[in-house]
Amino acid sequence: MSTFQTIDDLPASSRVLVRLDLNSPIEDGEPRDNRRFERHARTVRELADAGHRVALLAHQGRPGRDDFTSLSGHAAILADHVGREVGFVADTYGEEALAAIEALEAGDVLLLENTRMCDDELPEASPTEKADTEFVRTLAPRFDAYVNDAYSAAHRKHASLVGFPVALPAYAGRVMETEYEANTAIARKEFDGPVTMVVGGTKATDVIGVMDALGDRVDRFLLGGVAGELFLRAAGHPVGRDLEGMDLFDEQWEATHDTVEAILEERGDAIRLAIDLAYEGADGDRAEVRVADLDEKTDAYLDVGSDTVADYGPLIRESDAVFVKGALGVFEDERFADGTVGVLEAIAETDCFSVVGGGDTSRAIELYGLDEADFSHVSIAGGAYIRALTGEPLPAIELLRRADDGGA
Ligand SMILES: Nc1ncnc2c1ncn2[C@@H]1O[C@H](COP(=O)(O)OP(=O)(O)O)[C@@H](O)[C@H]1O
Ligand SMILES: O=C(OP(=O)(O)O)[C@H](O)COP(=O)(O)O
Repeated sequence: MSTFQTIDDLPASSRVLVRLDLNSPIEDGEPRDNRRFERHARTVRELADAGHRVALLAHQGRPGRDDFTSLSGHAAILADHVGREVGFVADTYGEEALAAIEALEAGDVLLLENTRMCDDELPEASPTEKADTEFVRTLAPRFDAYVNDAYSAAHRKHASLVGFPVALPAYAGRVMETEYEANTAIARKEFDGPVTMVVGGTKATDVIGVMDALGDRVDRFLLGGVAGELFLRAAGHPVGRDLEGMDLFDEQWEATHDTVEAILEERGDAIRLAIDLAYEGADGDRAEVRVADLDEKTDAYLDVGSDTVADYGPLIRESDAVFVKGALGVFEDERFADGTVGVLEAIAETDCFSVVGGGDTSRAIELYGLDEADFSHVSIAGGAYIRALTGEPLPAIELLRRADDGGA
């Protein structure tokens, strides 16, 4: 028997509230298409084809950041993938939203506004507290069932993820089922040879928070991105300067530096740091500097350097398994893609077991013409998949489990 009730178990003609994760890269204020849309489209299409009335919840970005936008642009991209009209209302649980929900006919699909625009969505709290918010108390009675398809956000205790499954009968969507099965199987897999994790990206706090717990599974970590610069800073190098308008370093440094220092002290031999870094030179071209030559914090670094790529390549090639969490640089800009693409190419050339995770990071595969088939699993989850690798439960998933499931 399946771990969850799935959308196959929904009563006919249900009014369903579905949580997706459409959190996407934003360029010039607009969302970019990515595999989150394509994968969630399957769940939405199946629900609409079955004649349910479908309202969708999703978030975009974090308040205060540039990527915190309305979901109006997301509806059109999703509609293309679903092959059906997807309505949008710029409201989540106010009168406009409730009227649009009320007007849904069988097979209709409606996307509600960014959940993080509601005060009740964040911050994290227990499922019962979140179920008791105005957001959940207002919307839940309008629906017969809640479907969670947002595996990649299941590590967050937000109202739309943990409140609704307390208030309504809860079901897993297709992405939730497949990601859960894949990542649970991966977490249990045993490897004979070295297991390597490539750690980068901007969400350093998420990954540093689980590195200790990953210690039994991962033999060595190859660092880059913002996470890598926090490690370099803890090792005494003057790095970690934000690009204008970004606030990636100071808060994350405050939150993680004790942990990073402890990891370097206790597991330093398992940590490989960049030996050179890339930045935008005065002429606008890519320039590189050796970390050992840095004596003051003058530049924002946007990629690991070419010697670092050359250093990481052989370590990947001799690995039995490689897990990628986060990009080694700002690969969306071709000048700073060498680290991320170099690592992905090294993985693709070997027959090691490999997982590439993260909504942003996994985009590098198609942007640089790599073949998804050369990786064992490409997850649309980043933080959630590495948390699953530690064997720790994901709060939103625990609430979907059947009562008679033995905790598989
Ligand atoms: N040094 C850096 N400075 C700023 N951004 C970076 C840096 N290195 C990597 N990135 C960005 O990290 C993003 C991916 O990180 P993150 O959001 O943590 O991962 P994901 O969404 O894939 O889980 C990429 O979009 C890339 O541009
Ligand atoms: O994109 C996400 O996570 P990821 O970057 O770890 O893949 C999820 O939508 C969670 O978003 P959050 O990290 O702002 O809570």
